[in-house]
Amino acid sequence: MNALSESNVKDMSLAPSGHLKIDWVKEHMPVLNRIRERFEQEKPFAGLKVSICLHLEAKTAYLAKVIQAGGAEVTITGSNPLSTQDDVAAALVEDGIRVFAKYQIAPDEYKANLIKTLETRPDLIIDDGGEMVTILHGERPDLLPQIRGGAEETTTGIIRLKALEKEGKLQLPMVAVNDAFCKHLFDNRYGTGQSVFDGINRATNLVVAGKTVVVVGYGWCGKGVAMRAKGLGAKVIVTEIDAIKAVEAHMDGFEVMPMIEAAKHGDYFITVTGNRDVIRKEHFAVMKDGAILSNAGHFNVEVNVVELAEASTSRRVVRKDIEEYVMADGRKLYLLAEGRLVNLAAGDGHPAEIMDMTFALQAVGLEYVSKNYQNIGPKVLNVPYELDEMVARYKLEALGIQIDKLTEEQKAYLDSWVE
Ligand SMILES: NC(=O)c1ccc[n+]([C@@H]2O[C@H](COP(=O)([O-])OP(=O)(O)OC[C@H]3O[C@@H](n4cnc5c(N)ncnc54)[C@H](O)[C@@H]3O)[C@@H](O)[C@H]2O)c1
Ligand SMILES: N[C@@H](CCSC[C@H]1O[C@@H](n2cnc3c(=O)[nH]cnc32)[C@H](O)[C@@H]1O)C(=O)O
Repeated sequence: MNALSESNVKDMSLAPSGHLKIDWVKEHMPVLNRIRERFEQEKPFAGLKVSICLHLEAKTAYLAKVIQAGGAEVTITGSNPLSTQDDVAAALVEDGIRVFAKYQIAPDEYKANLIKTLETRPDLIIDDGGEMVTILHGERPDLLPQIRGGAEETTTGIIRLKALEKEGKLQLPMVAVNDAFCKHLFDNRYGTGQSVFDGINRATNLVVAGKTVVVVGYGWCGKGVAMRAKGLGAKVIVTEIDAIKAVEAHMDGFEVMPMIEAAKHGDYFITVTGNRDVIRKEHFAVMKDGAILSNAGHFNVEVNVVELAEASTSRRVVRKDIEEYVMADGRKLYLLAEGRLVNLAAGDGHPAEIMDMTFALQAVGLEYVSKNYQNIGPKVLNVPYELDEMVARYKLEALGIQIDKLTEEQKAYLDSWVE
């Protein structure tokens, strides 16, 4: 493979800055480093091709290099048109990885890149949000047969895989990385909690303390975002459609109300539902002048951007990643990063120490599917608990934290129904 002639990136002269970014995150990903060392010895992916669709930034680039160190020929594309970092993409090409990704590309080119990544005829895939799986099970089933299986990164992707499985149409074993404890407990909660404010604060350069933040959806991501909003000094309102999650938000100390009420109070809105139209025209109609709208859930459909445009009389970009929409009554509403994932489009995504665990799970999950695909068959499977626990153990070791062990008496006590 000739990565340079076969890739499609913005500008190869950006590579030095990309290498620096990758080197920085590598220093903060001890669990993945440990897996890389084993992969270098054992070469679990020798002779195999791996296609990856993930947010193409430095941590993802390092995962791609770890898979390559395991013997694979790696091809990568981005999982969002605004999250690709062109310098990182160029650095990967220099490292011998085929890359089809550019920052801020049109939807057609974005999709063409996904298809090119699959046309390399991979044996294994790493997907984010079911982007590649949708193409494979829709318009390009011809590319399916040689694929052993893969791993899926996020909540929404797993919902889609399970829908395919339920209809009896899923053709591949896919590991649900998001459902591993060491993924959603840390990545969705602490990762999203921190990186959402990284993105919002970089984009706006405005204060959060004293403002009202409306968190839409109190799942794993919503809990993290609400927690960090409170820590920054905001008054936090949560909206939900699930009664249990709503009670949880209430007990955690947040105000809970329907969106039509919350819409009147919010200075910042952050959607993290994985659903569509959770903020729409009736909500825009009652928002305060200057309200800031952002999304950190899957896809740019959580805030109904089409209805926002229809309700406005004019719009313009007022700052990088901020679009101002002027409403008919003169109020101004501000949309961050086109309603796409604000933490990745306006920030650098989750912290390296968090993606360390997520991507360690991706690496060992992919290895597991590669070795066992014939016995697994087409289905959505969990990361085996031993691998999940191993990632936690490696993380504790890297942090220098020790924990207790059960004594024999304690084991017997916990196993018994008599005592
Ligand atoms: N930005 C990131 O880096 C990042 C990280 C992880 C996950 N995600 C994405 O974020 C989304 C949420 O992930 P999660 O793990 O928190 O999922 P989750 O299922 O734990 O939580 C989603 C919550 O949204 C609620 N909800 C659904 N429709 C709603 C509505 N109309 N109004 C209010 N609440 C509603 C659900 O009841 C649920 O509690 C997914 O699309 C996921 O793929 C993004
Ligand atoms: N294609 C979708 C992707 C949703 S991504 C959500 C996933 O991004 C992942 N993520 C968050 N930060 C980073 C990062 O910095 N690098 C790579 N992936 C990240 C995170 O694990 C989460 O499950 C879209 O554009 O809307």
